[in-house]
Amino acid sequence: MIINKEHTRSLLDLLQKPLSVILVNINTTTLGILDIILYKVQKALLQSDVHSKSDKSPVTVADYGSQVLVSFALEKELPAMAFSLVAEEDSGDLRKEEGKETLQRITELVNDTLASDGTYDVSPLTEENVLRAIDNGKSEGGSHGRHWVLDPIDGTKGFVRGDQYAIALGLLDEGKVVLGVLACPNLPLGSVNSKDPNDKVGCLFSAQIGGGTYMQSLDGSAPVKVHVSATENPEEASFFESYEAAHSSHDLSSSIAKKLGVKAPPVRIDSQAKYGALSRGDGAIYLRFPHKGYREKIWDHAAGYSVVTEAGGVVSDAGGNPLDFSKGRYLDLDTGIIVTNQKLMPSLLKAVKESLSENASAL
Ligand SMILES: Nc1ncnc2c1ncn2[C@@H]1O[C@H](COP(=O)(O)OS(=O)(=O)O)[C@@H](OP(=O)(O)O)[C@H]1O
Ligand SMILES: [Mg+2]
Ligand SMILES: [Mg+2]
Ligand SMILES: [Mg+2]
Repeated sequence: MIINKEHTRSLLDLLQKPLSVILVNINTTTLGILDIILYKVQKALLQSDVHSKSDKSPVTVADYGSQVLVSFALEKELPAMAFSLVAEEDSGDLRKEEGKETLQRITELVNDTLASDGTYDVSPLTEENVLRAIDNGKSEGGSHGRHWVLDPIDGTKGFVRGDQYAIALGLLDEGKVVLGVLACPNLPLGSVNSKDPNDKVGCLFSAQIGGGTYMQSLDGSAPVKVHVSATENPEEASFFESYEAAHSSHDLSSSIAKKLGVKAPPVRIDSQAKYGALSRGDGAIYLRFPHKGYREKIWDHAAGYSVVTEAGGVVSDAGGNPLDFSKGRYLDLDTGIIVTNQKLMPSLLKAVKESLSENASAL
């Protein structure tokens, strides 16, 4: 993405400024830089760039690099102001002896990206700067004040596979999501269902509370307002779910879809790109049922939640309760997350309730 210098004015007095100003700057500077680093890294990802975290999930130099750049950009854009960032990655493994090489590689990547982008005229970051930028993301969030919420790469498995992933940044204000920006570098601009390999890819979704949701191409087209599907007929409604069966029970979603009368097969894609695609009506339902014991993190949903609700969608847990982002780094949920439009939600909730009582062992 080419960064337009005119758009890079600083976010002075952020807290006094309307959210729309924050949104413009975060879109064009912060996520713009990221598009460059992630595109390059995904194309040239080495086996040695992918590591396993203590929960066995993958993390790559790009996840860390992305978190460093967003953290760095927020710090630059919010001068003289302590900002709170709740982000997925931490520096623990990079501070160990065996993390040394990875830290070097991240530092190189970040410095190359900052230099080639040119938005910030700074001397190269040291390894210590990089570790500190990652650790800025340690905030616990909560119900008071403002907290940025970042998933530097959501859908890391998709990223490594060469499929869908997203960079997801949200803003909480007094426990409510007020802003969401979702960059999906591999999502076709037309439709997720597009089979044409020549279709342009790279979508940026952005939403602010009360202001609707907009989509633009990652190379800078004018934003267009998007809406969720208005269908009232479940037979016409296709649904999204995780690509990875380990992340969401495909058996349960298939039983729910059958009960509802959904005819189309599931659309399985990684990451919050599902929320983005739903916000422009590519499908009408998103079903997510993690296996027992899994706790959802706020960075896996904050930006997507904002994008889809501002486009007219409704998000709830399986019991019909709204999501509560005010409880810290985790979401407290009654089994799973479901998303659809206002009209379909009552019948979807009914089908979910019935399927859960019939297939309790599916989770
Ligand atoms: N066991 C388990 N159950 C449920 N969810 C899990 C699980 N493990 C991981 N995750 C989280 O899923 C995030 C990826 O999003 P999706 O599940 O929507 O995508 S996909 O499974 O890759 O298709 C993924 O986000 P990233 O780690 O940012 O990629 C994880 O936070
Ligand atoms: Mg992860
Ligand atoms: Mg994630
Ligand atoms: Mg992630």
